[in-house]
Order: sequence, then C-alpha cells, then structure tokens
Amino acid sequence: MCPDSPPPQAPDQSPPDREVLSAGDISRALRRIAHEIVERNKGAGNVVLLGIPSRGVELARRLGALIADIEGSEVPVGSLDVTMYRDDLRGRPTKTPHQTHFPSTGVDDRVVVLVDDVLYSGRTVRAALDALADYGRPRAVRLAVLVDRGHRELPIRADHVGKNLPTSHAERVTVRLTGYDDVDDSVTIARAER
Ligand SMILES: O=P(O)(O)OC[C@H]1O[C@H](OP(=O)(O)OP(=O)(O)O)[C@H](O)[C@@H]1O
Ligand SMILES: O=c1cc[nH]c(=O)[nH]1
Repeated sequence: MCPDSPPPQAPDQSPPDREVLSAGDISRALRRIAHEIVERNKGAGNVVLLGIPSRGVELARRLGALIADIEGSEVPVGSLDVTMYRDDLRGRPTKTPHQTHFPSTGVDDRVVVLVDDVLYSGRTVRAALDALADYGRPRAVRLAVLVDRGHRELPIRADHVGKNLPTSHAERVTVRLTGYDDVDDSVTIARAER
C-alpha cells in the first residue's frame, strides 16, 4: 500500500432509515385528524390551530386547509414558539427562537389545538402550555400530533394521533415535510446517533 494513501474506511454498519409513514399515509392521517377535530367540536367555528415550530407549523397549516375544505370556512392558524419556556434549556444546544404568530381572533374562549410532528417526552408540549398561558385563556386546549412515539416523562397525552409508533429510546423519529424540508413527505425511524 502506498504510505500516503488514506486508511481503509470501516464499512458503515448503521442500519438505514426505515420509512414508517409514506407521503400518502401522512396525507390520510391528516385528513382523518381534520375530520376528528371538526367532529369533536361540532364544526370548527371556535377552533384555533397553533403549530409548534418547526414542523408543527406546516402541519397546522395543512390541517387548517383540510378543515376549511370540510367546513367551507377559514380556520385561524398560528404558531407558538416554546424555546424560552423549556425546562431543559440548560441541557440542550442553544436554539434561536422561532416566531410566535397569533391569529387576530386571539385564543380567549377558543378551543386551541396545539399541533406538533412528534410527541415523545411531552416536555415540548408542557412548554407550549406555559407559553400559551402568557397569551390568554382558551376554553380548552387539545393536542394533535402526527406521531406519538411513547416514553412520556410528564402526564401529557394527545387527543388526535396520526400514528402510534412503538420506539426504543435508542431510536430517532424523523419527520420530513414538503414545504419545510424541500423533500417528499415521510416519517422515518433510525438508530439515534450517540
Ligand atoms: O415530546 P418531546 O420530548 O419534547 O419531543 C418532541 C419534540 O421534539 C422535536 O422537536 P425538536 O426539539 O427536535 O426540534 P425541531 O422541531 O426543530 O425538530 C419534535 O418536533 C417535537 O417538538
Ligand atoms: O425521535 C424524536 C424525538 C424527539 N423529537 C423528534 O422529532 N424525534
């Protein structure tokens, strides 16, 4: 072997990402959740959708469009950044806060549906509840997620779930959404990097 040539690379042993939801699965799950929200609230007249950045915002926008299709009228959609309300700020890499945008209806006396892509420990949702309390007093707060992967650390559950996905702590669920990621929609699962 030439003394200057690089050492041979060990073959990559990590298992590939496994797709657990295709674009079609995601679209069907969101349509079902939109119908659930309308049914549960006997319409959507009082509903406000708030997406949790980052991908929850795109999901809330899609749910808003689906509900508008079903009901024939617009649903207020906004975003709620939770960065500064987290209880694990010190243990996480610093993140730039996203925008919070509230629809002009506000949230007082409304049914707020928080929307996120993945529900795991529940700490993001806890932070969202704290953040929301700074903006008003909804009549009720509900939670819609595309994937519930279990392993809750707090007494939080979702009202609307696209897919319950049994996972181990050693795995990472990745949601990709056209409109945010510039690739086709998918949910994949892989071993988390250590
Ligand atoms: O229930 P939890 O344990 O809080 O985990 C769920 C959260 O984790 C992910 O966000 P992440 O912080 O990775 O940021 P991202 O939305 O920018 O991907 C995901 O989008 C959820 O918001
Ligand atoms: O697997 C996980 C855990 C937290 N957040 C995600 O988006 N995926």
